Amino acid sequence: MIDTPPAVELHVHVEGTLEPELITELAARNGIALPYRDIEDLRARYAFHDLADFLALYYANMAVLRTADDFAAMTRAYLRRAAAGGVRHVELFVDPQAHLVRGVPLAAVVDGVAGALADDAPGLGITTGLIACFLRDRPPAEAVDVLRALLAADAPLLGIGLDSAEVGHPPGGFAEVFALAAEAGLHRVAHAGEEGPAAYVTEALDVLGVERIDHGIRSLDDPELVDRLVRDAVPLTVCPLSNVRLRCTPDLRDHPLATMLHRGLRVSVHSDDPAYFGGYVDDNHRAVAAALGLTRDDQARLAHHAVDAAFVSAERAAELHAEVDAWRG
Ligand SMILES: Nc1ncnc2[nH]cnc12
Ligand SMILES: [Zn+2]
Repeated sequence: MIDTPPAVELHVHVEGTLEPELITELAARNGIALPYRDIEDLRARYAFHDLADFLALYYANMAVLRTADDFAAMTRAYLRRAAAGGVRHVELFVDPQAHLVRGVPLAAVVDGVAGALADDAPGLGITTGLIACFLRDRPPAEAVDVLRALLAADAPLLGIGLDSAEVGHPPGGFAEVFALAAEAGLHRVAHAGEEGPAAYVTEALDVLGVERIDHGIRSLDDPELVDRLVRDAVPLTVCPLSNVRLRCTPDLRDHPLATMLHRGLRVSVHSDDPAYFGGYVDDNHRAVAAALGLTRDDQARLAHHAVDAAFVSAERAAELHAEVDAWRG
């Protein structure tokens, strides 16, 4: 049995799973000249000052993704690595606008990612869902247009999310696209309180009606918000290695996860952009358990929280809870 609990991965950006080796391979396949000497030179750039610094490289590296096959290759590679790390269910984020603005057709993105999920995940014993995230540093009207296009194309979506540069882009501006998603019966999540203030978490709940908050670590700055999140059992998908790499937290030993858990918040552990931040969900579990001295019971609680936060049937949730209990022993 592996040393981390069976995982429900609710916060992973598929483009953030693009490993340097695959970037190089896809660049060669598509005849794209990369501005790096080699993989080591690329890796040397993975020292980030903040979210904006990371996002610049994250978006630049997407240049190698051109065809549905490229998106499928990235997704398949992720699924294989996820399975090896004990992932049993994943709700995968994708950023359609990041590709549309480069002239890549929506169908290439959706067919590639969703096709690989449908073809490969069952054989690996992983259940999946796809969440299209909108970029909060682009116009809200564009998000509405893209969601309409996704709905018109019958894209197999579980839900929508909101990501990209947070500070200066409060969630409230995206009320229309979230209302449209609700009408279409889609689940709704949003990044909030990663670099931005606790007030953005409150706004995402009140104005967008989100069912989960991605990150949410800055919630601790507002005790009334914490009381509300505890009372309403609002899930917070926390990504510890990401927070350290993006300098939202100075050191893993200072990470607020343990405080959040012991305060009664429904926190769970995830990877965000594992190819960039030094690890997948199992690596995140292992690292926080060591740095924060978490017990096996604490780790099982985190894993149960992830199951509770997943958009799955009661039957699937029961199976996933049972797997966590079996791991805890
Ligand atoms: N950590 C992060 N925060 C906001 N947007 C993102 N897109 C990919 N990773 C992200
Ligand atoms: Zn994220």
